Amino acid sequence: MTETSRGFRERPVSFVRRSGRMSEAQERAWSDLSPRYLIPVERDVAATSILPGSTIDPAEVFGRDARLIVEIGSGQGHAIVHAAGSDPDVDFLAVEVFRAGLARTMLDADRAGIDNLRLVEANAPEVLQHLLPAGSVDEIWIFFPDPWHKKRHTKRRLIAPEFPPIAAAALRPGGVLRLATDWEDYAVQMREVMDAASGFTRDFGGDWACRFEGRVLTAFERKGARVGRDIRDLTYRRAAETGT
Ligand SMILES: C[S@@+](CC[C@H](N)C(=O)[O-])C[C@H]1O[C@@H](n2cnc3c(N)ncnc32)[C@H](O)[C@@H]1O
Repeated sequence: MTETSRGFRERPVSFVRRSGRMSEAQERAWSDLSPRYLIPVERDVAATSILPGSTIDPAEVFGRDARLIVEIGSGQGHAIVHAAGSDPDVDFLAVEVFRAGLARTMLDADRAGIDNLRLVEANAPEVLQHLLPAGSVDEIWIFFPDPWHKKRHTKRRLIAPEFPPIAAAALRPGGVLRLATDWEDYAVQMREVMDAASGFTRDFGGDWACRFEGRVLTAFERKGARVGRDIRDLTYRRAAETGT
């Protein structure tokens, strides 16, 4: 039904794995830099799954206690490498299924001498549910998620009613979820889903949040703006009493 070389999931996932060949530099980055940056994970049935119960301790992984920001769908890693370089006191986790993007992220992180960043190659909802301890995440960032704009594909969208409880459980009380998209109908869906989610409150007035100043301009945002789409930001805060 959905991805996989190893097995099938019951629900559609928000990605189709690109076979995209890696360049020689990316292949080298993958083998040389994975030990430093990539968190090894135990799989369930599917190739990008996470085995339930295989939870990590972020303090052990990063070697310290610090705020933790998780970016879902980090792509080439431009936003998270920049953020990690700008904020060395915070720990960052990039979650992505696109291996060439992860390799590029590691290359850039290594070049910038970044130590406060780790990567996971896995389906993001499973990372939030099974890999990270409940209440361990300070912020979740999801910038320009795949829009799945054809009607028959919208069921693949990540920000759907199943997502907020998973995000709420991973976030600490008061933690923040930041979203951005250039697809108007997805922005509206995100707002409807998140407004209706019992674990979250809006962290913006008016129709949309201001552009998140910590977000660097990526190709996806540039392309959306070039073809005249409005870029929509949304910010939600995990209600203090949820799941506690
Ligand atoms: C449109 S790209 C945006 C990349 C990046 N955020 C940016 O703004 O440049 C969306 C990315 O999300 C990744 N992705 C989609 N669903 C995912 C999931 N369930 N788990 C992990 N990564 C996912 C895709 O592989 C893709 O690289």
